[in-house]
Amino acid sequence: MDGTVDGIAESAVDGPVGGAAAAIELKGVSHSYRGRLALGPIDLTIEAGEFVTVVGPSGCGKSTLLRAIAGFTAPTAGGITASGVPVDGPDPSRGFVFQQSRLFPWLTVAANVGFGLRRRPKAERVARVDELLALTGLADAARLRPYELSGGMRQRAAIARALAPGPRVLLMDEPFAALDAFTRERMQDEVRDLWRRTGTTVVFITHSVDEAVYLGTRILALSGSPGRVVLDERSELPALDHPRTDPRFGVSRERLAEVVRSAAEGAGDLVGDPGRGRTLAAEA
Ligand SMILES: Nc1ncnc2c1ncn2[C@@H]1O[C@H](COP(=O)(O)OP(=O)(O)OP(=O)(O)O)[C@@H](O)[C@H]1O
Repeated sequence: MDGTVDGIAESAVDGPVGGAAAAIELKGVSHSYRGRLALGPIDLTIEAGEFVTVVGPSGCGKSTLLRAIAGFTAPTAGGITASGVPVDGPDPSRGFVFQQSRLFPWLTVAANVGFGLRRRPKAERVARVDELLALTGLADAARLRPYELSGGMRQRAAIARALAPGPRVLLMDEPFAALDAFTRERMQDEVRDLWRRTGTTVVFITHSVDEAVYLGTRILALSGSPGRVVLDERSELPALDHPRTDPRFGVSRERLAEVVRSAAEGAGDLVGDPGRGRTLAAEA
């Protein structure tokens, strides 16, 4: 394991205050746009190192949830803490990856990846960028501009850029939705591998039940608008070498698909004790 990976793992695991504080904690969080409730209330505790996937019907508030955790938007009610510290605006300890890579078109891949490090000493920045490019398989693309990259390479560069400052939490908003099926599967493998190597806490929004089951050590399903947690389940599948061929994969996928279907039809009543990662009675 090289220094970069160790570097991320250290920053991902060592909180600055209160070592036992949850990576992310939401208490009574809800959000309204122009007086209309779009999300919540949500109570949720995410522990360091979890890979949380979030699915739910279109418009239920998934992006609103992620943007609130990032600090891009302040929830209209409730509070969010990250490693015990109140979230009050964006912070490099929380990296964000969008559906579109949003790379700066005039910068090279290396400059994009190093953008968040521009105040660090040059030697440190260059070393860090080199390591991130190697980690994401982009070493040969360092001098290219975004328009010269494939869609998968662009998302890899966006992930490298988000990881560069050593975030404790990586927030991913449907990062692979615009990719073709083959590239998407490869990217899922790559992000799963990255997560296993770095230990970074990940919150990953997706429309794909398959993707949620493949990647999530913890799977959340939200109800239709306003989105509330209707399923909160831990999974051991991502720790397996070949989750897709494990019989439990198909079972989990079918069950989650059913929960999401019911949620979309408005039957997503709260069951059990969402927010703490228990296996809920959705299938009971
Ligand atoms: N800036 C905004 N101003 C007003 N309404 C908004 C704004 N952003 C989102 N909304 C509304 O809030 C609701 C939730 O939106 P959000 O994008 O969080 O849902 P989502 O689950 O991520 O949707 P999708 O799955 O389609 O991407 C939707 O009804 C949307 O129209």
